[in-house]
Amino acid sequence: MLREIRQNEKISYHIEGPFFIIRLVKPDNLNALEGEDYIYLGELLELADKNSDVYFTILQSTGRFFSSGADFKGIARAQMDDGVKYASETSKWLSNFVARNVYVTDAFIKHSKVLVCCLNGPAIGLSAALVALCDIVYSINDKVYLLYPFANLGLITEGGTSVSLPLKFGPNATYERLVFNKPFKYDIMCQNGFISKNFRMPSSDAEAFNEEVLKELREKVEGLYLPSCLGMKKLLKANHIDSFNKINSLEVNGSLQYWVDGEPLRRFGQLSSKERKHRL
Ligand SMILES: CC/C=C/CC(=O)SCCNC(=O)CCNC(=O)[C@H](O)C(C)(C)COP(=O)(O)OP(=O)(O)OC[C@H]1O[C@@H](n2cnc3c(N)ncnc32)[C@H](O)[C@@H]1OP(=O)(O)O
Repeated sequence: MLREIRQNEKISYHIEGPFFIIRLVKPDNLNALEGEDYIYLGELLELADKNSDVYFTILQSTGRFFSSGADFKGIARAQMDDGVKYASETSKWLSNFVARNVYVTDAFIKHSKVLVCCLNGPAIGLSAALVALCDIVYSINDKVYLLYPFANLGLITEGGTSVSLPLKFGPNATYERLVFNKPFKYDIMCQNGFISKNFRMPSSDAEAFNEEVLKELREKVEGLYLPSCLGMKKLLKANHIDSFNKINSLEVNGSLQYWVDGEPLRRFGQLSSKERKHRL
């Protein structure tokens, strides 16, 4: 018996045949997500995992961005939250960063269903890290990019990116982009087979793009023995699962000191007041 799950105003989900469809529905802030939203994403993945009728978990979004990553307003709120008394800065960031981050990353790493991402636009930060943990990625057009602005925000790699990015794009291409805070643009995503298909649709047509991907997927799965798909995912994942599990712990514990020292908070504040921008 599947348990009930709470609703979230930024993320919706529904089940259609073998597809568990998760959609980010807050386009006005470019689908930025707060800590609780990332936890909700993890909970939805668990729900999909437990449903034996589901074989594919599909991530969709709305508007011009897939997701602009961690919500800087939410991060500022976590800092100012006088209602909660933490014993120390370490205790505060264990709660506000480490626990949430490790949980959602783990939910993606261990997910047993085939993870499909419909990239309707750019993805940034932790959200982009989750995109890199997907098994299949389709793009709306060639304007999509992934940005991991850790060096600009006083952070280090997270969401498994220390493993996923070198694995999918090669170590040197990853160093160049992470160290100098440059995006992974469409060309490198294509060269490395990261994007399976470019649907060549206008950026304003996210809804039509999502529907078109679903239409193709319905056709593609016709006649397949779907347990074979999951059996193969399990084997393909077996190659890297130990590295992902290890890095998830190393990344969050490494990042903790940066949060405690305060540089990310200062830089997120500058982002929020538009004193700081990412170079794209
Ligand atoms: C848990 C800790 C983990 C951290 C890991 C991360 O996820 S790090 C990544 C954090 N995200 C970012 O650094 C992206 C910040 N956003 C931007 O740099 C820019 O908005 C953009 C994505 C480059 C897009 O720029 P553009 O000029 O096209 O749009 P606007 O800047 O005008 O944005 C439109 C509105 O959306 C709001 N918004 C965008 N991103 C965020 C965000 N991350 N958090 C909160 N709000 C965001 C922006 O403020 C605009 O809203 P207005 O009300 O219209 O001002």
